[in-house]
Amino acid sequence: MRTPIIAGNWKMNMNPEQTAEFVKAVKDKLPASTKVEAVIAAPAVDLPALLENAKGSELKVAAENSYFEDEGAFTGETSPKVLKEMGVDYVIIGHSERRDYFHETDEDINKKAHAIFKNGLLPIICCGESLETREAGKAEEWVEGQVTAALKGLSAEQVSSLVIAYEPIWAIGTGKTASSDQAEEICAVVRKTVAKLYDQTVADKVRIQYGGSVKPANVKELMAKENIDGGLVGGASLVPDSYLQLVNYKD
Ligand SMILES: O=C[C@H](O)COP(=O)(O)O
Repeated sequence: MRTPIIAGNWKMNMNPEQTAEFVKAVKDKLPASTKVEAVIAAPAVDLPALLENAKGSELKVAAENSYFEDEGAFTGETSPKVLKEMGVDYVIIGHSERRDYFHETDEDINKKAHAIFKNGLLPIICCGESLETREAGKAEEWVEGQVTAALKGLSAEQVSSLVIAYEPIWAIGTGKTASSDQAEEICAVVRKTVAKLYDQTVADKVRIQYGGSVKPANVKELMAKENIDGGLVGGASLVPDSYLQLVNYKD
């Protein structure tokens, strides 16, 4: 019932020319979006090239971040209203890199989620624990806290349509993938948290991605887990061939 969603998160890589080349290489080889939703999240400077080249294809487009106001004196920020006008579908919020390097708080992330919905976009909300938190046996509690804070004040309908990405910080860009059992364990905690805050019907609808060194070699095993509905992929999404293997993991 839940359509799988594989999203590449390019982070601060790629320029508009590389973006255009990438999309040209993948656009005719993507799965139908009813089978697997294929998404690319690109830096704001690449979004026009991404949108232009993805036109008429199955590719969905995400921004890597947006602000919680639509307009005003917020130098350097990206308006969710303008992202919607441009044709963007999703916005990633709360990535651990934004939380760690740019000091984004749970409150900021919640405000961004509200602004994203207000503008008719969908958020991909990231959560995940550090190695220290995991080793202290507090991963579940940590993730439950992040999810609870991020969803504050959102309606059941809104939560049913969004995506939550569980990304253990210790597995990001390190080559260390959480085992499929470890990933499943916390993705199940995410779903249980949604059930506790809303109800089981909402929890059954929300799509949960795993992120952290996902690659063609491990995508099938991860996607076979009951509570994993997709992947948020960094490094392995930068090369067309590898991206295509990920989104076509069902073939
Ligand atoms: O958003 C993506 C994640 O941070 C994972 O990155 P990675 O696949 O390079 O480990």
